[in-house]
Amino acid sequence: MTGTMPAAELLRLSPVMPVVVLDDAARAVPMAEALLAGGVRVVELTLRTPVALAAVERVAAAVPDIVVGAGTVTTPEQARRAADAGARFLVTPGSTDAVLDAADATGLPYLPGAGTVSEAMRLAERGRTELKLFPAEAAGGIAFLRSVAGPLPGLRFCPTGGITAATAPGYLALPNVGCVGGSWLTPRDALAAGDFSRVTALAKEAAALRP
Ligand SMILES: O=C[C@H](O)COP(=O)(O)O
Ligand SMILES: CC(=O)C(=O)O
Repeated sequence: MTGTMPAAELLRLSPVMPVVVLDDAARAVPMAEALLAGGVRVVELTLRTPVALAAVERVAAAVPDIVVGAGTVTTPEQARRAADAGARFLVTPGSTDAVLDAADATGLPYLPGAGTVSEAMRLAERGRTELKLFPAEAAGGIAFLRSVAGPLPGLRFCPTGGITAATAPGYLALPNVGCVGGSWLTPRDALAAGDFSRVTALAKEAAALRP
């Protein structure tokens, strides 16, 4: 799978977008293969650790069948470097003009973060209709998304932050939710222990979540 895709397509790749914090770049490729083996075709590697960009580069080169993106993009420089590393999409937890301008300049699809109605409206003014709702549970969760579906019918969300395997189906049943993001598919202890069969098992459950 190569080439860019519209942001709307990103939301259709998997009911759950795995949000990954990696401490060791050597775990990146087996982790991505484990997700794919479970039927999950997308992964967001967060730029929260020093190895994150190297991990993006490895997955982009070695596991082309998974769509690898960079998350926690909070500076223009990170947007540029993620694109250079081979990220196929970007995710930002919140949205500043500088980060959005840099994300636009990469030409990559991206999910800009919004946590309020006004932030979502500002992003819509920039032509962004696929958004990350972050931090989803703290920002109002399912009740928030239900409330904004009426006034902002053109927006679709990937809520992330505090969502679990148990609460994901309730989000996925909403008309304005394309997928949810979550870290539970790639537990940090499983990655550290090299327990990739656990990642595959969690990915299988997640891939089956679409109602
Ligand atoms: O910062 C939080 C991540 O984006 C999602 O993590 P979580 O699924 O553990 O809330
Ligand atoms: C919240 C999220 O997914 C991010 O840090 O980009």
